[in-house]
Amino acid sequence: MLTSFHKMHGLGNDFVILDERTTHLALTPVRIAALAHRKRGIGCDQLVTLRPACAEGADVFVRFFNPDGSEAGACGNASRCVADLVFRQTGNRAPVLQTRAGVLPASIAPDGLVTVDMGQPRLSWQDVPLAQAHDTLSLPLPGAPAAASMGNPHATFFVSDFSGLEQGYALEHNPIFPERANIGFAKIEGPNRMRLKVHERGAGVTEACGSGACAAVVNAVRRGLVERVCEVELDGGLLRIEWSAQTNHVLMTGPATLSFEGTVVLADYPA
Ligand SMILES: N[C@H](CCC[C@H](N)C(=O)O)C(=O)O
Repeated sequence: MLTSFHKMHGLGNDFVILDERTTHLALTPVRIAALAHRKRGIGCDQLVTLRPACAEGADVFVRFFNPDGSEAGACGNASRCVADLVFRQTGNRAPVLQTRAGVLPASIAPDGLVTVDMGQPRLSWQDVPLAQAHDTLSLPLPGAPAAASMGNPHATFFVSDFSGLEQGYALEHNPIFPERANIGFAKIEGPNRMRLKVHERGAGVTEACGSGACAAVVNAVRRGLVERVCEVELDGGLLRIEWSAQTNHVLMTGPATLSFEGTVVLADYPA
């Protein structure tokens, strides 16, 4: 039996999107990892599933899975892609996504750029979560990170170069993060600009990380390093992040791209 999928990306952070709104798909962590495999599967940074929404006012319930099969509560780039997909399918320029991180209103501008309201950052160490109430790590690192969650855990290191990126895997698995963490390395380039690279939990270094960009701006504002509107330059391109002083919500704006549509026989993949 053929199952269709959409292959999309946000600044090179790429996704396989499977639609379960009409047909339940037999997805297990093993099968998700097999589908996400770059050589033996379709290949993606995250696999995304769509189900009927149950939250008031939401158009679709979206879940995000890393290539190791683990589930992520938030995924900014994939959220933009799903919003764009809903717009392509319905003509609705203001789709609302239900996710484990909350209900996220989105909007597609005439120029195609997608804005997602990623909600309020969670800033207590318990929200990340951290095993200890402070940010220090047991590894020799470029200073103590700042921790924030957008519905998924992020630790942001503020650096002058990206040599620390090679420690991303060890940091992701550092015991201070009992649920692991996405590890961001941010180089401040001005009051409204930063350069960011992210080692993503369960995925490794990606070309872009939307929730990581949100967390990095929130963490940088908290440390007085940037203003509340900040351009984040990732390997894959630019995101505009605004942490609203009025609403405390974080708005993320950037592109979403449909690469291709395809079909797959799920039963051909290990369950
Ligand atoms: N690429 C995603 C982040 C995936 C987060 C995932 N790696 C996790 O376990 O939290 C983004 O654009 O926000």
